[in-house]
Amino acid sequence: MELQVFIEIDEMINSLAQLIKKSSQEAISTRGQFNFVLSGGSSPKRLYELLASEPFKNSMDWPNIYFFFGDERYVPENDSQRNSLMAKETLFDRLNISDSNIFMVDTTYSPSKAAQNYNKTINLHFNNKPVHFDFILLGLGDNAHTASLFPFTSVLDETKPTVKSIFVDELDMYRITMTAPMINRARQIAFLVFGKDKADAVSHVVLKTKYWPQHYPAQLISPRKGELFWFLDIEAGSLIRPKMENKG
Ligand SMILES: O=C(O)[C@H](O)[C@@H](O)[C@H](O)[C@H](O)COP(=O)(O)O
Repeated sequence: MELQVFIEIDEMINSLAQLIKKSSQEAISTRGQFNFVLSGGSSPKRLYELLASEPFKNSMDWPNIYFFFGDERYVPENDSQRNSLMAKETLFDRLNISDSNIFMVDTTYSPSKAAQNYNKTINLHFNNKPVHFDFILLGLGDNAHTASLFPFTSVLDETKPTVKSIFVDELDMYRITMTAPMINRARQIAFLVFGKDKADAVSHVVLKTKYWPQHYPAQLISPRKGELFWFLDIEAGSLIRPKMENKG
């Protein structure tokens, strides 16, 4: 696990964008494509805007980069809550990404059918071979959820690498989410977390002083063979820095 705490959020975002660029170059040169899973929520907005501007806009091999979503809200495609709409406005439209490079969740079906279909779409993209995304970007909720793996929900018990629908009581809505086993097959996973409201969740997930994934679902994120990165600002990292420094 590589954990970095940044004083300036812009420096953190730029560092993460550089990592994504480097990872995309390696993936494309060795496997011909970069399969990139985007996070939802508000945290990644500035990262997407940076990737869609110089120096990244004209220095990345966008036609060989394929975009997926780690989770999606079960709302219509043009709903302002959609993770795909935020990515469209801040990234895809600005880079003229082809629709054939973007894999969105089709929520015109029932929640369970939408999840099944998305899983089929992913497996088809990987020619029905084991799914190994190159890079998965994740956020973290202040209750330590990630993607739509929310505390005390049945999706946390899923042992298969797949996509599931889940009704989230606290949000009174369905979500479609990749399971932890699917996320953990990725070559690289990066959490992007900032703000003091996340500090407690970060400490529970990073330090795991009390391993209780039902309560702190992001504790389930542990790449099988890949690398795990944490990009934190000084506020989100405030409860772990002293302990990490003591660990040396
Ligand atoms: O669909 C979503 O909302 C996300 O996938 C979710 O897991 C998000 O990353 C966290 O809730 C953090 O959200 P913020 O970045 O808005 O704090």
